[in-house]
Amino acid sequence: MPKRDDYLSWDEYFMGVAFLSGMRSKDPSTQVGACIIDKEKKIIGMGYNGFPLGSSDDEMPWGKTGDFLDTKYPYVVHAELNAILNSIKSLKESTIYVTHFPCNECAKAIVQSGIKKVIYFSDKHKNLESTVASRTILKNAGVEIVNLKMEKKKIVINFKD
Ligand SMILES: Nc1ccn([C@H]2C[C@H](O)[C@@H](COP(=O)(O)O)O2)c(=O)n1
Ligand SMILES: [Zn+2]
Repeated sequence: MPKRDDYLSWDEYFMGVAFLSGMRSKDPSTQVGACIIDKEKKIIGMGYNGFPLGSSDDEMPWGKTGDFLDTKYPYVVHAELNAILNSIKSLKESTIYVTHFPCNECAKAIVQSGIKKVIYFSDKHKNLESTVASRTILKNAGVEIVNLKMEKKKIVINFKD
């Protein structure tokens, strides 16, 4: 019998893991996930956007407008930073799969941690100045940037059978 031919490619697999991780996010507007792999294609870090330890998902604000201190922005830890902080070994020469293009703050952490390749899916925030700065930071450090185009339109997980 021949092998299956509809199995996930490595890119689909790791981006799928990043999306699955993002599904843990409590952010009602934007769920971001990240998955870091080493050169041997082993997962060494995962994360999603959420409040820091000790800050309650139910008590802290998830809003986007109004007084800065009453929005999520000063408090939320981005998916990429969480994946870096959750990593189980050195990130030198590693690759990060991320559902959304990293912001400038995450770009700094990506560069400083030794990640050499960023594979992203969505450029939702591409017009933000922080995204423009992020591209500069990553390019200056020689980090490869790839916009992943998924051939599969969806990945289905069926818990029924
Ligand atoms: N690369 C990114 C970009 C954004 N985030 C997080 C930060 C917020 O929780 C949310 C963005 O909120 P929006 O302004 O779209 O309502 O996504 C991230 O973790 N990583
Ligand atoms: Zn960020």
